Amino acid sequence: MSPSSTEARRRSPLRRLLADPQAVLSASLLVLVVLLGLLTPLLTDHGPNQVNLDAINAGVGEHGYLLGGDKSGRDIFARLLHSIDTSVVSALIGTSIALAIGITSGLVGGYFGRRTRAVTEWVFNLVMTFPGLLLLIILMPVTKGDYKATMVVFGVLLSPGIYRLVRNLVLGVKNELYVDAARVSGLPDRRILRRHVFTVVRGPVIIATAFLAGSSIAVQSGLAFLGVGSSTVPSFGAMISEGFTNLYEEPQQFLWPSLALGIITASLVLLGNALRDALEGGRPKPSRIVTATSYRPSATEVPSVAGLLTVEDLAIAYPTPTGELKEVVSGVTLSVAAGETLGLVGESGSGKTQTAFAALGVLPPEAVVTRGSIRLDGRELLGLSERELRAVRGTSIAYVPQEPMSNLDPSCTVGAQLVEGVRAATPMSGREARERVLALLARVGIPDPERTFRSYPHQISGGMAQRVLIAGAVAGRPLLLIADEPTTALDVTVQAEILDLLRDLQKDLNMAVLLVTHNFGVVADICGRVAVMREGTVVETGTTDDLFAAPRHPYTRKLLDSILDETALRTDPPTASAGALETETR
Ligand SMILES: Nc1ncnc2c1ncn2[C@@H]1O[C@H](COP(=O)(O)OP(=O)(O)OP(=O)(O)O)[C@@H](O)[C@H]1O
Repeated sequence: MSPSSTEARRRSPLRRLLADPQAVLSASLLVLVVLLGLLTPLLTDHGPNQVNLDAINAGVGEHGYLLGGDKSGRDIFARLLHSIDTSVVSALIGTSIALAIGITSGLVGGYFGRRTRAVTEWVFNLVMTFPGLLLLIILMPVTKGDYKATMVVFGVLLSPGIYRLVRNLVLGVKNELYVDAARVSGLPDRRILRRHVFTVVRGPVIIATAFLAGSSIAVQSGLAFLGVGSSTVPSFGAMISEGFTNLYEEPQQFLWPSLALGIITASLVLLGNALRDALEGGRPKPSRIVTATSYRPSATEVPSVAGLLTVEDLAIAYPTPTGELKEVVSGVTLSVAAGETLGLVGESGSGKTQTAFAALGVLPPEAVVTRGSIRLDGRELLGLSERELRAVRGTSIAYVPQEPMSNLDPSCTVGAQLVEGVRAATPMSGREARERVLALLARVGIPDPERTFRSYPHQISGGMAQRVLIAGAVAGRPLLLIADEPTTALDVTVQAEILDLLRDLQKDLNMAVLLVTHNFGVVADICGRVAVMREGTVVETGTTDDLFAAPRHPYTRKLLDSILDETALRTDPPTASAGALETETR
C-alpha cells in the first residue's frame, strides 16, 4: 500500500469525513437547509397559507414575494421555508421511531437466546408483510391526516430494516472470544451490550440513519403529492403537486419545491454513502496496475526465461474492524515459465494461498488488491470482470485444492460433477462429455472409472477424490495448474502417488504448475524452482538445486535446516517434514 493511502486509513472517521468533498458538500447543504428552516420567522413575514388574491401567479419579487406567488396567491418562498420544517420534523419522527424499535429489538433478538429471537423475528416478519404506503393511506382516518402521526406509523414500518441490520451484527459479534471473555469475567449482559456489542452496531446504524431520514422525507412528500393528509400543512409534495397542474404557465412553481426536495434527499443519500466510506474504511479498487516498463525485479527475484504467469509487486489487504487496511501480501513478485513447476513455500500465514487466490481471481469480496499486476500469457488478470475470469479459469488456469472431499458436492455423483465441468469449459454432447470424463478418470489412475463415475463422493477415498479433482482440473488442458497443498489432507502413502501423478500430467500436457506448499520434501520431489515467502513477501527465489545447495536468505536457511536436521528429503514422508518445519519455524 502506498504511504499516502496507509496514512488516509489511519485517520479517525471524523477526519476522513472532513477530508471527503462529497461529505462536506452534502453536510453543508443539509446544515444550510436546516438553518433556513430554523430562521423561517426571521426570513419571512408571510404564513404558508396566507393568501393575497392580487399575487396569484405573481412573478419573482412582485408583491413582496421573493420567489413569486402560487396559483392561490400564496408566497412560494414562505411555503418553501415552512415545508423545510415539515420535512425535518417528518425525518426526526420517522427515524427516531425506527431506530428506537429496531435497535432495541435487534440487540435483544441478536444477543439473547433463540426463543427470544423467534418472537422478535415473528413480530417483524408480520410488520414487513404490510404494504407500507398503502397502509399509511388506509390509516388516514386513524391518523386524521396528521403528518406527525403518519410518520410514527411509518417509523414502525421502517423498523424491521434496522432490526435485521442490528440483529445480524450482534449475531456476528456475540460469539467473538472477547465477548465470551467479558461474559466469563462476570460482566452483566447490559454492560456487555453497551460496551462490546453496541460499539460494533454504532457505525452501520449511523449510516442507515441518513437513509431513514431521506425515506421519511420522501414518503411524507409523496403522500402530500397524492393529496393524502391535511391540505394546510406546507409540504414540498403538496407544492410540487400544485405546481404540476400549472406546469406550462408557471413552471417555476413546480421547479422550486422539486429542487428543494431533490437537494435534501440527494444530500442525505450522499452523506450516508460518505459516512459508510468514513466509518467502514471504503473499498478502494486496485490502486495501480504496474506496467511492464515501470516494473523492476526485486533483488531476490530471479526472473524465469519466459514468464507464463507473472506476478509483479502484488499487495493484498483486508479491512480491520477499525476500518484500516491490513496488508497480508506486500509486494510479491514471482514468475512461472510455461511447462515448469514452481514451488511457493513458506510457513503458515505467509500469504501463499492469498497470492494463488489472487491469480485465480477468487479472493474473498472483502479483500482489496492495493497494487500490482498478475499477467497470464501476457494478459492482465487484475481488473477482469467475473465473466472474463470464468473463461480464463475454465481453459487457461486450473486449480487443485487442499481438501478434496469438501470440494466435491456430496449430493451429486462424481461423474455428474465432472461432466458438468467439462461441458462448461468446452460445449459438447452429454455422451461425448461422459466419454471424455471416463478417459480422464483412467488417465489419473482410477482403476475402475465406470464405477467411480457412478459413485458419490462419500463412496470414494480421499486419494481417489483428489485424483477426481485433478482430472477435472486438467480436463481443459490448462496452461497453468495451481495446486494448493494438494497432498496435505491425504494419507502419507497416497501423497507420493498424487505427486507422481502431477509430475506425469505436467510433462504430458506441458503444463506449468504453481505448487503451494509448506513442505520442502514436496518441493524437492517435484519443483524445478522455488519461491520462499515470509510475512507476505518473497524473500528468495531460485532453482530447487541452487536453493537447497546454497540458500541465500537466512529465513530459507532456517527453514531448510529445520528439515535437513531431521532426515533425507526424498524419503521423508511429507507430513512428517511439514510438522517438523512448522514446529521449528513458529
Ligand atoms: N478473509 C480474510 N480476512 C482477513 N485476513 C485474512 C483472510 N484470509 C486470509 N487472511 C490472512 O492472510 C494471511 C495469509 O493467509 P494465507 O492463507 O495466504 O496463508 P498461507 O501462507 O497460505 O498459510 P496456510 O498454509 O496456513 O494456508 C494470514 O495472516 C491470514 O490470516
